[in-house]
Amino acid sequence: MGSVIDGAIEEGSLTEKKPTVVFVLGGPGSGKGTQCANIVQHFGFTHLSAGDLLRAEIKSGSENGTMIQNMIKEGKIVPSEVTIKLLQKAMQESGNDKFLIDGFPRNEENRAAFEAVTKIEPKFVLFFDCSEEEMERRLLNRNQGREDDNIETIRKRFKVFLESSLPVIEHYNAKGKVRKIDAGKPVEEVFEDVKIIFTSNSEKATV
Ligand SMILES: Nc1ncnc2c1ncn2[C@@H]1O[C@H](COP(=O)(O)OP(=O)(O)OP(=O)(O)O)[C@@H](O)[C@H]1O
Ligand SMILES: Nc1ccn([C@@H]2O[C@H](COP(=O)(O)O)[C@@H](O)[C@H]2O)c(=O)n1
Ligand SMILES: [Mg+2]
Repeated sequence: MGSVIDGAIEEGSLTEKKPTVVFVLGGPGSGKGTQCANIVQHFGFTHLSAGDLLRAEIKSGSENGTMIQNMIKEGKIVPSEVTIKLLQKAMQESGNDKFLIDGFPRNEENRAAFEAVTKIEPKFVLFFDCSEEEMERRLLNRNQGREDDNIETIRKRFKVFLESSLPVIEHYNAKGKVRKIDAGKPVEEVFEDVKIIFTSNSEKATV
């Protein structure tokens, strides 16, 4: 698997299967992380949250730490090069070949760079659709000590989602890859809908 994730095909590995990737997208607080935890338990995927990887990078004392911290505080999107390197490393270290990539790609730059570097196309894109009002309520009640769970940053994150992330969802929708979920319902009900998609993902859903 290593050779494919690196974006290079080593001699003798031409028949090697590319990893299965599902992108998990949706606005801040739509429940991506919550549902990914359920999917991992039922369907054997490895969950990679781009946001979690970036937060771990800050904690590790990396030279990019201050830049990442400032971007997260402002709700801005970290340059793709940084995030993709973290994702590639986590994929290689996981030993799995099925990944839920949560919160990525967040903009067109993320999307194009990931495709160019890894040559991986997502199997499908899970899109958690939720109202801003509900997402705001959830984020303000999350209580996980996240620096970006304050009303000023939340508003910035909503704007970035509308302006930069929704076009990525539209890109995949045009390719018939988006599986849209009503994420405004209680956690268990959302997961019932998620299960249907993972059990039979041949259904085509549109935004
Ligand atoms: N369906 C739901 N109904 C009510 N609360 C929910 C639901 N799903 C998640 N939550 C709660 O909302 C908060 C945000 O959920 P979660 O962290 O999964 O969202 P997220 O999409 O990963 O957000 P972010 O993009 O900020 O990482 C958490 O406190 C979680 O427990
Ligand atoms: N592809 C990404 C994903 C996230 N970020 C930054 O992290 C913040 C938190 O992300 P969550 O998915 O945990 O909500 C996000 O607001 C961005 O600042 C990023 O830059 N690129
Ligand atoms: Mg999350």
